[in-house]
Amino acid sequence: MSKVPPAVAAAPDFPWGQVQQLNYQDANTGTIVQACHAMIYARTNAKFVSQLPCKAWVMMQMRFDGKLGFPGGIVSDLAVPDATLEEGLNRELEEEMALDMSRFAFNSSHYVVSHYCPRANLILNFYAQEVSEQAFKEIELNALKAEEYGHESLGVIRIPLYTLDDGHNGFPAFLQNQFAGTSVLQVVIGLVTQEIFTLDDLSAFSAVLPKHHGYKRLFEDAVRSYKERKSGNVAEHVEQNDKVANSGQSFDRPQTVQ
Ligand SMILES: O=c1[nH]cnc2c1ncn2[C@H]1C[C@H](O)[C@@H](COP(=O)(O)OP(=O)(O)O)O1
Repeated sequence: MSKVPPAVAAAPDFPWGQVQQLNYQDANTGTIVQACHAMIYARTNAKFVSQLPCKAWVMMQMRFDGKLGFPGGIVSDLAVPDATLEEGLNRELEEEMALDMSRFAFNSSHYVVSHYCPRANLILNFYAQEVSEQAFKEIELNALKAEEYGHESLGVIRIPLYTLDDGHNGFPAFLQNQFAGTSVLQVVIGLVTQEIFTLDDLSAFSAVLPKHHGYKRLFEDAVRSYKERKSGNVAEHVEQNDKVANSGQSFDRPQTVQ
């Protein structure tokens, strides 16, 4: 007798243990399918409900699949084989958010980190750009006019970067949503590398961050290599990058990665 499937399937665990960090060059020249996602943020002195400091407004979006993620998408476009990662990212941001490219185009100076996910045969590249408070509000409003609004993107959101008196509502509750791909890792990498949160600030949320050891290592490596790159003291991660760059992976469509 065949088993009746459950009406609601639980989300499979994200394979944090398999994910590897790549450097920009290897991510940019490989033959593996690439996705780029971007964190747009504004530092602010505004307070939530005139009381709680929020440090910054940070934009994410509700995706078509019910998960939270940063705007962006798959950028390895066989029709435009020589396009850079940033050209691909900008095209995605125009479609998803109607982002004004004359003012907010991303370039390599906004690059933060890349991760390779073997289960999906996909490289996930992450960028961050600071804008003014005024520009942030304009970008939010303009996103409603985007071609993909109501399709790929169901609307932009701000991350609640404060904790209410009960110690749970606010950022801790936000972290318990479901996130696409590596985006929950990118949230914390983005907050720390852009100096919105310190490591001490972040440690307050350890109970609600993913527990997998691979996740913690990826976070620490990303912050370290970002700081080394910004200070001009670039460490080589040759062994790890060569393994992926020479792995002969092909341009097959990636599998969906939860
Ligand atoms: O914000 C994100 N950060 C990291 N990985 C992400 C994020 N959003 C999605 N993903 C993963 C999961 C998906 O399998 C791939 C492709 O992303 P998506 O935005 O859905 O791309 P397309 O719309 O299909 O171009 O990346």
